[in-house]
Amino acid sequence: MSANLRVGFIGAGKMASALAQGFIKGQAVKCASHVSASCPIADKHLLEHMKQMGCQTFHCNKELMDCSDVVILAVKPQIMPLVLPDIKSLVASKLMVSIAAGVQLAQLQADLNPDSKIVRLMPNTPCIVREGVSVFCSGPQVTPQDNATVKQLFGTVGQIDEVKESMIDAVTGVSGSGPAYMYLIIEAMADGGVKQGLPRDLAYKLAAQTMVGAGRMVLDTHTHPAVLKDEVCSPGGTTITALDMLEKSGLRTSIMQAVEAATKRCTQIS
Ligand SMILES: NC(=O)C1=CN([C@@H]2O[C@H](COP(=O)(O)OP(=O)(O)OC[C@H]3O[C@@H](n4cnc5c(N)ncnc54)[C@H](O)[C@@H]3O)[C@@H](O)[C@H]2O)C=CC1
Ligand SMILES: O=C(O)[C@@H]1CCC=N1
Repeated sequence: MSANLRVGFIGAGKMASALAQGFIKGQAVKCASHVSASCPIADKHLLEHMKQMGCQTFHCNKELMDCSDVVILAVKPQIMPLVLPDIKSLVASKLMVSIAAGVQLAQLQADLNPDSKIVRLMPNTPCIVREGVSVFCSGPQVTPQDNATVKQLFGTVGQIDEVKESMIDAVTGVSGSGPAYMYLIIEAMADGGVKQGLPRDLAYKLAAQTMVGAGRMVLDTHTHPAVLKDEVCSPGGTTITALDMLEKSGLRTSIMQAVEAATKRCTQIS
């Protein structure tokens, strides 16, 4: 990856801002001014935040293209057909990375040029704290060197894997949307703690760090989650009593169905 790599975001919303912050903190770019973002004037408040971070900002997507080597398409999927025709003539030497849920490589390639270099990538918002996880697949014009650039760039904000495009909708259902499921569980655990008399701050800290710790155990010990779960359950103890309640309320099925619903929605978008 070039030391002078310039990254531009078309769209300056939640995911663009998360990635921009992660790239700057992770020194994926030489300085904040090597990151730029564009969005319509009606959303100029979103660019203020980018400006405060030291990024360049534009209301014209074409101007942003001029000062970017890697261009990240970070608009809503429904907006993509409005944005692509406008920048089509400028993509020649750029590496285009779409993070839009459900928008397929073939569609992007058709709306840009058959010879443009396009990557479809699915990140998640924890990229902001460099604990994200992303997957990507590349179009036919993308070179091994471009793939290496994508891996290095997104590797500074978390884990990154190359996958077949057919997997990306399901990945969206697991890790793209997944942080929201986890926040719901953290909130519910903390509410449970507050109901039992804990101060709210402490309850959030306990719930969130328990989730971080459990995730780290799965990743670092390579132990099956069921084995790790068994290690917490003392016979006749508190945990097995709680798990009995979670099984009766159908937590596993609910979560599986949530992933399925998100995956189906992603497929519908495409
Ligand atoms: N929010 C998330 O957790 C994740 C989002 N994504 C994908 O990232 C993309 C953006 O999502 P969010 O950041 O959540 O949305 P958002 O609504 O926060 O941001 C969208 C941005 O697009 C801008 N925009 C609208 N029309 C435009 C135009 N013609 N030219 C340039 N910019 C324009 C808006 O001003 C806004 O800054 C979506 O395609 C979504 O599927 C992917 C993974 C996770
Ligand atoms: O909710 C959405 O559609 C986007 C894609 C993955 C996370 N947020």
